[in-house]
Amino acid sequence: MVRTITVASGKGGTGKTTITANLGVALAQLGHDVTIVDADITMANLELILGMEGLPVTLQNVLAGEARIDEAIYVGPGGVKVVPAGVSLEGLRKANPEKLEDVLTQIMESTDILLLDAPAGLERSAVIAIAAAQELLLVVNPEISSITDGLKTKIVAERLGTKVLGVVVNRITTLGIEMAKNEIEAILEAKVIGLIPEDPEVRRAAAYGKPVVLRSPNSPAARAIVELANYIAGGAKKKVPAEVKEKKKEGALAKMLRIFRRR
Ligand SMILES: Nc1ncnc2c1ncn2[C@@H]1O[C@H](COP(=O)(O)OP(=O)(O)OP(=O)(O)O)[C@@H](O)[C@H]1O
Repeated sequence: MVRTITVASGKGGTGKTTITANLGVALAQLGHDVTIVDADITMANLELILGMEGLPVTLQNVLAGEARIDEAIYVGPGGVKVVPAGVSLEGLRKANPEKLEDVLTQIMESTDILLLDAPAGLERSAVIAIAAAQELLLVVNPEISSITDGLKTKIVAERLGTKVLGVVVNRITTLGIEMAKNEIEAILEAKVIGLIPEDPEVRRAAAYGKPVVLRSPNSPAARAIVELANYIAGGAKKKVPAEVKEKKKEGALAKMLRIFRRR
């Protein structure tokens, strides 16, 4: 069964795109077939974090009816599949965000996990991205304004029938002035499933256009994101043992023989 998860935040700059990109790579490294869709067609930062800028066909073209979705899917770092948003203002004008749900339905035919990087806030395109997924991953920073904004996003998601998978608290410092996990859970009435520290390696990796989980896998932020990926996916993808595959083949053959014999 395909999982669709929108990564959203209340306000901009929480690290939502950084988390989406690295989570996608970490899940792909665990053997899952993951597609990240950058639904933030006004900002399009995902491609920069993954070092995939300047690709010829993007989500903008697909939403404008100028290209098919399969033309806008690229294989990125660590084997993660990526649909970049596109950066042209002309493309942005022509794109119809209402088409997003149809586009996602098509991608779901060929992936296990679909991660959607939603625009920050609650404008129409953000709400469309939240409504389009089954699950919501809410990214906040450990400060009250970020959490109250995140609460609005969570309430909208619940009204739209999108299940809250959990909260990721990003950019935690050791200054001791931040909100604690239990306080955040009490305000948001949701489980915190990821605690990502402030880590200079994140910015460094972004500057090199390489995901931190690949560039500095031992850095604190990378380790925390891999832990989050394991939590979300329940570990590495289980390989179907060869005998089971063989049995399945026999089953199909037996079925065909039965049909032919009936004739
Ligand atoms: N854990 C972290 N440690 C250090 N820097 C971080 C961390 N997470 C994100 N950043 C930095 O914060 C900045 C904002 O991150 P990012 O672009 O992912 O935010 P965003 O929420 O997607 O923003 P927007 O929604 O406005 O596009 C980037 O410079 C990124 O490198």
